[in-house]
Amino acid sequence: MRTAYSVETVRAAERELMARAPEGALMQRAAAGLAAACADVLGRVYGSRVVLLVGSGDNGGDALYAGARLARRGAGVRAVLLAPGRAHAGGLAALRRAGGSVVAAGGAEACVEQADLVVDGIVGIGGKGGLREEAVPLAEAARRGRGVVVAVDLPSGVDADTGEARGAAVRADVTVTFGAYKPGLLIDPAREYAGVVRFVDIGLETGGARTPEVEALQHADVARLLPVPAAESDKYRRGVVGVAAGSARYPGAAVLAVGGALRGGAGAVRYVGPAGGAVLARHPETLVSERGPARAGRVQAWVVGPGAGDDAATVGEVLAADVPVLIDADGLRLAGVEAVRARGARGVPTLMTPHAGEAAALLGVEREEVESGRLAAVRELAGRYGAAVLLKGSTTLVAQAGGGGAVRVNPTGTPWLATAGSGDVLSGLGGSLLAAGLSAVDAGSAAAYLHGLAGRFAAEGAPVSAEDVAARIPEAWRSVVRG
Ligand SMILES: NC(=O)C1=CN([C@@H]2O[C@H](COP(=O)(O)OP(=O)(O)OC[C@H]3O[C@@H](n4cnc5c(N)ncnc54)[C@H](O)[C@@H]3O)[C@@H](O)[C@H]2O)[C@@H](O)CC1
Ligand SMILES: Nc1ncnc2c1ncn2[C@@H]1O[C@H](COP(=O)(O)OP(=O)(O)O)[C@@H](O)[C@H]1O
Ligand SMILES: [K+]
Repeated sequence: MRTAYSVETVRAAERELMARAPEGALMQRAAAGLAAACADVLGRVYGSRVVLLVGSGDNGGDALYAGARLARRGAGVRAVLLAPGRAHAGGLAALRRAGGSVVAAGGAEACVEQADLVVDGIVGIGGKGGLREEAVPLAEAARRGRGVVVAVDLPSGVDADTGEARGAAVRADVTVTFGAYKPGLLIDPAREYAGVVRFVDIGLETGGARTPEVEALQHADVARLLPVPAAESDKYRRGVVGVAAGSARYPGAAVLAVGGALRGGAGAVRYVGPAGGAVLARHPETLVSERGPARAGRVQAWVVGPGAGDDAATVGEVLAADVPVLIDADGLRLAGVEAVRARGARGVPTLMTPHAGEAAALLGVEREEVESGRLAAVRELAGRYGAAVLLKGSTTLVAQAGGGGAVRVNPTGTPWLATAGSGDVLSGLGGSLLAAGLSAVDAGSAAAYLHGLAGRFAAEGAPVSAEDVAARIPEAWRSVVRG
């Protein structure tokens, strides 16, 4: 599991460590890791041109000490001080001793443009809001320039805790982060500014009683969650997933949701709705019922909503069932808050899977607000509905019912998944994992993980259809369980 901690938690861990470590040791560890990463990026340190963008805090101090290390190895290192009177004194002295210099006012932008390496030490976890005015032209010069941009701890201007990028921010090729991942390094839009993230261990202890803000499953975590049939299993013991989806207008959504469900570990898929003919033509193994969800026969979980149009009665019947339910697409609009909350109160899990537009409609805000503040949006929805929520998109997030605790962020996936119907495949897959006995958060995050991998396998740099994604789920599953 990869975990990311809030600034408050990182600060608390730092205080604890600083009380035990010798004065300045943490910054030296950070600077050593940063300098090593810069040397890797440069390939040849000797003779390279390095520019440090230095703010007024310890983030700038890290940059200065790392710059001193590079200067000792023969790099030409120059520092641009954004707040000349307040730059880290020890770091600046070290840089000067090593032969580095400060860029005179006026020449900074040209210097940044011509550098082989630009180190962004403007601001770290102490940052508030986007870049300040005086730093914006430097960030732009770094972007225009030919050099590689390495951000110290996090790209300056992004929000470490939320992944928001409300103002101007530095676009890094590499971010070297210290002690713990910060949520902003894993969640878009900030994640995009970070480039490749390298972790430097400075001895912080973030485990134990400290709850991560965000966590990302890795292959081994997903492998532990996925159901494996035992020798004694039969199709009913493996779980039956019911899919109530599709309409005369959108039969394809039913076909795709069933396609996802068939590959998700349940022993059987029961389909209810007006698209039975289309479903059977494509997936003859489906158990198709002519009756509504309440009389369709036993299932261990339901998927409701993809392509469902305005069929509120079906959604209502499914929500009344005392088995886990995954609500997607039209179902989200048709499911009342009270009906969903009542399920939580009965102790029956619900997983809602909106994309940003659907989440915005449920929250009564603009889509852009959800996309720019994904973590807050997913927590808010999970709180309002008392249900687990999986917010789809460029970084899919899964919050547990109520919205508290660690939010899961999905590390797999590809923008090629933004294709019509791929969400229907995800809902079927997630429902199947619910039927197989996973909790709502585990089912959602394992489904997103497999779906993202399947999308990557299917795409390999070319457009894909939702059916292609469904067809590659078994390969994704195998790759996860084989490690
Ligand atoms: N505390 C520790 O033990 C360690 C801290 N380290 C470094 O220290 C950093 C945190 O240092 P600080 O707490 O001094 O904070 P920062 O260096 O992140 O920033 C604080 C300074 O930046 C200014 N500032 C705030 N928002 C700004 C904005 N949007 N644009 C421009 N300037 C802005 C503030 O006025 C303040 O002077 C970490 O990110 C990390 O790089 C590392 O050296 C590892 C050890
Ligand atoms: N930019 C993106 N990067 C990665 N994945 C994306 C991106 N945009 C969408 N996706 C994924 O593609 C799928 C699309 O689902 P959805 O929006 O419900 O489409 P549909 O309703 O057409 O099936 C989701 O799994 C979502 O997470
Ligand atoms: K920075």
